[in-house]
Amino acid sequence: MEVWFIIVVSLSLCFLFNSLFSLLKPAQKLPPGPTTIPIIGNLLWLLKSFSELESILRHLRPKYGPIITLSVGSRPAIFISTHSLAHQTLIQNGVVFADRPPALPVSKIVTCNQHNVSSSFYGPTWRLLRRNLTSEILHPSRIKSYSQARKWVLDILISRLKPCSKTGEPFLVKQHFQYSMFCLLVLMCFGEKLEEDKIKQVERVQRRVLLSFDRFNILNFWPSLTRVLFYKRWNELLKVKQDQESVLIPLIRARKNSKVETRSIDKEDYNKKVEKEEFILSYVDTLFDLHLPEENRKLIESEIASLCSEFLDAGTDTTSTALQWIMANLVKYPHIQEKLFLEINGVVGDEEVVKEDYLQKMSYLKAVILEGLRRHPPGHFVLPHAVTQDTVIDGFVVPKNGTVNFMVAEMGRDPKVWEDPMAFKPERFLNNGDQAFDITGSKEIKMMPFGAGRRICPGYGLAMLHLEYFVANLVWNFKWMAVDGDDVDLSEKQEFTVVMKNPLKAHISPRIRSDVC
Ligand code: HEM
Repeated sequence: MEVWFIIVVSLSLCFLFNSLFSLLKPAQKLPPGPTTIPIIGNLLWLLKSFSELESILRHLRPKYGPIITLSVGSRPAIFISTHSLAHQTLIQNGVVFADRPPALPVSKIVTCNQHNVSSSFYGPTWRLLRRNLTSEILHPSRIKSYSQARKWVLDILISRLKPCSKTGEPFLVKQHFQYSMFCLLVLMCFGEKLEEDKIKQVERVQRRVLLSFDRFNILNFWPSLTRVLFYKRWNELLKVKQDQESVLIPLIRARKNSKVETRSIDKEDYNKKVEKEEFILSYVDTLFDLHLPEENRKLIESEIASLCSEFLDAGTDTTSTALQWIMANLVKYPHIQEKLFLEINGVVGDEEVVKEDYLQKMSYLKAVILEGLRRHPPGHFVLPHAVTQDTVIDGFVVPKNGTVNFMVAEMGRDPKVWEDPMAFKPERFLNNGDQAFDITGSKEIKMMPFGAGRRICPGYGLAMLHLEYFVANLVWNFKWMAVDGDDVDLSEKQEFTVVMKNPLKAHISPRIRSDVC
């Protein structure tokens, strides 16, 4: 009883101060939106998941237009649902819209006080961390140097699927895709081909953090209060973080030691090792010597762990989700799968593997991947943005204390831009003449599965390569078929990404390539 009394009194005081404060401020015309009952309404919005918000916003759009404000928690949350406004903000006013809001308490713990690329404010720390990732790991020449790693993972994936193709039994594809992407990203992150049980351990702790965000959401509201009311859940959050570090930090230490050893061999031997691919430059190697400009210090271990965790999550869940959606459509529409197979056959001939060099000759493959990302973007929203200063867009003020959110799935399915938008038609990406589709949206945004502007996903080139390489090899090796009597269900469910509500079940048979006419 006493606790509830404290809550009511504190909430009322907060509301009172807020109202007084807004009376003192000059009038601002925020983008329109539904009126909210103060405090209770703000709290209720805060408890809604992104997928609930998405369907509410879809219904509000005819009434309020393409830019809407909801009073979520203590900040106005602005939602943008059209391509032209996305371009106007993220590209034309790119610098102003490149900031991130202050992290909510749970994210603050997970990201070590916003010391990673995706959560850090637009400033020197973000610039350092992002430049390190893009120039050291995601640069095209470095990406090329990981081709042996991709082949290693492809062999793992194919060897896991071969028994299923022999029995012809239907199986769930999801865990095979997820595990394969983990093998690859763990190798790129720590530079070692770890044993299966070690990789699975990393996968387990990472997925636990990802999937528990919803459960910990309530802790974001008034931490000093929820620390008392939900102390067990706070402890659970700290334990999840601790378990994650207890798996990642030993890998970081082991790598640090082996890096010291490698460095101590003479330069010629070192170069030979790199040439023979006995030594792979890994993401963690690039973090040990980074110097934070604002704090004038190196990264501490838990910050390195948080950056590794971000790298693993960003590169595994998104890509394996996209892979599953694309394969689901190839199972659902066998004529598209056959057209793709014929394209691959025309390039690869009788070789066993679709090598990376062949991918650029396959325009239909690229169209299939783009159509998958348009129709089923793994994230229906980009990460929340913030503006560096109050800004006027479309006649409305976007305030510095707000968040700005972009409705990615709505844009990819907008009938004004895409004909028959809910259909899966890769051909729509083939009609551009010689011009490749610009996924970065720099001239015009038609869809933005990787975001756009300064905060665009730095991994989009790597992600496209992973999707093209694995889809091509999966279709080249096996014929993918729906389970008898089952229609592939494309319903969605929000997890960390938007996944298949009923995960894809398929059966596969080995390709008999001599059948190709
Ligand atoms: C299909 C795969 C992927 C999709 C759909 C995807 C999508 C996205 C989206 C929508 C954002 C937010 C952009 C914004 O806030 O405006 C993002 C950010 C980010 N992604 Fe990806 N991503 C993918 C793969 C990857 C990969 C492979 C990596 C690296 C290994 C990566 C690393 C990052 C990072 C570090 C950020 C934060 C960027 C920043 O705030 O500056 N992503 N991604």
